[in-house]
Amino acid sequence: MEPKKRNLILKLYEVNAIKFGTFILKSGLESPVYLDLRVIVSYPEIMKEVANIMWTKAEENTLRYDSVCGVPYTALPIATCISTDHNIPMLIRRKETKDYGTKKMIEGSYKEDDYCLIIEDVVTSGTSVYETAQALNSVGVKVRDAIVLLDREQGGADSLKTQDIHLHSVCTMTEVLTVLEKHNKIDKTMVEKTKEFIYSNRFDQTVKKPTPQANGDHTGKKIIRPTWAESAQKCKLQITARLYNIMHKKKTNLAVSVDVHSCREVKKIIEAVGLHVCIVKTHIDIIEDFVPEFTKELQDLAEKYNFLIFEDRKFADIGNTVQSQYSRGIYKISDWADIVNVHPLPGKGVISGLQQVVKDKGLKRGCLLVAEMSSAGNLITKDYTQASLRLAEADEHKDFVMGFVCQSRLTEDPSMIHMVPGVKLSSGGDNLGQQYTTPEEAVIKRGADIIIVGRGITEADNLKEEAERYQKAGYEAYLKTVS
Ligand SMILES: O=c1ccn([C@@H]2O[C@H](COP(=O)(O)O)[C@@H](O)[C@H]2O)c(=O)[nH]1
Repeated sequence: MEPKKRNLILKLYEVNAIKFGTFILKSGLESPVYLDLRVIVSYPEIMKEVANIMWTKAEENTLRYDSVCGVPYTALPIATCISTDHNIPMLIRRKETKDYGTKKMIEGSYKEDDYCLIIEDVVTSGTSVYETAQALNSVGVKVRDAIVLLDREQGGADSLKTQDIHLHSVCTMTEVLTVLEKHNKIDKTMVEKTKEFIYSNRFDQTVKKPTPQANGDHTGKKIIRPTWAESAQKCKLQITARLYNIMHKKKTNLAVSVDVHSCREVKKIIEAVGLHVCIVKTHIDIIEDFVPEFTKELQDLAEKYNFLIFEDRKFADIGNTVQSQYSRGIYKISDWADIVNVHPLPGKGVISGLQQVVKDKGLKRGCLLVAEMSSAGNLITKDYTQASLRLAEADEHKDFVMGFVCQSRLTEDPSMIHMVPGVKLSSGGDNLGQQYTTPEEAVIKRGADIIIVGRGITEADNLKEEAERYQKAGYEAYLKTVS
């Protein structure tokens, strides 16, 4: 190994940018290694060396680009050094759009079809690099290459390759371990433990692609999904197959959210939109004149119009408590709701608790995990979303978990339905942080199987006509994803 690289690894270790021990990652996983390249801002000499070695990597590979862009935030100063040292224009990606002024995702000057080189400090799954590439692509700037200081070898490079982004890494985790062991900074046991952790926590293909797009990714490559009829055959859960069959039969991927406050209003909406939806989503606890008999009326309407009932209860407590919340009290949700959802925050107990109720009562029910939210400033991180995906895919939950409430596609497994809320024909938001996307964008860009529409329909003058408009928009978008 080149002395420059070896010395840099040792220096990063000395300043605690690479640490060994027991660390709880954001995802909840316990890791023997922790990389925190943020500290290098306090060591200008190391910062310079990092920028230089990354720049050399780009030179060696004769990469061609018009600008550089650091993945926010740790790689921003590295990109700045490269930009000023070598006189290369820089672009900045905003992680959150401003709600005033120009609302630009990318700051700086660029021309359509410019090429930008992405600079990143550490790559794990490749998600951050990909998201930066997407933001650049959205303003017409192309991305072919990314330079990373340290590849954790957990699948990021392969994942990015599937998106036609070539990852050039200065060093790998294996090289880091070799150097540190050779210089007696860590012992063989730690090397083995770290390798084992890295190996057993590789992101598979589905996790690696953070937001594959339904009918075309950022390179224009088309992803074709199975039709609803095909998915009904392929999926594992009976409730999921039932849903796909309803969607296929009624030609709709529309779920209506009946967020109104009286039984009469709920029924009025359902009578108007029932033919056009595959799901009616309730918040049963906001109905002021609720009586237990109302749930029977809901079920009768579900049968009359052939839709499933989704109670958006978002259980989020320990297993023992959610069992009671699901099956007891005045609502007795398990008796009438085909689908419920949970915040996976408490861990697998929240799912197992509900699943136990379903098993004991011999019911055919489905559960969605809230893996992402539509509200501005929500605290869900990418790691949380990926941990939710892993929970959903766990063997022990395969008889109950049917997918996600989310904002992007998490897997191509047809057994996992993606329901996207925050959908309106005119995008924008409300004054309490709700953020809307259009049906077309939800299905095509975000990979929604189901679009969830609330006020877009319930506040319309003509409920039926509006539901028809959403049904048509959702269905036409779906057709583009299957051909
Ligand atoms: O991230 C989330 C999760 C759930 N919702 C629910 O969807 C509807 C949206 O209503 P709109 O009137 O279309 O805004 C509502 O019941 C939310 O509780 C969500 O919006 N975002």
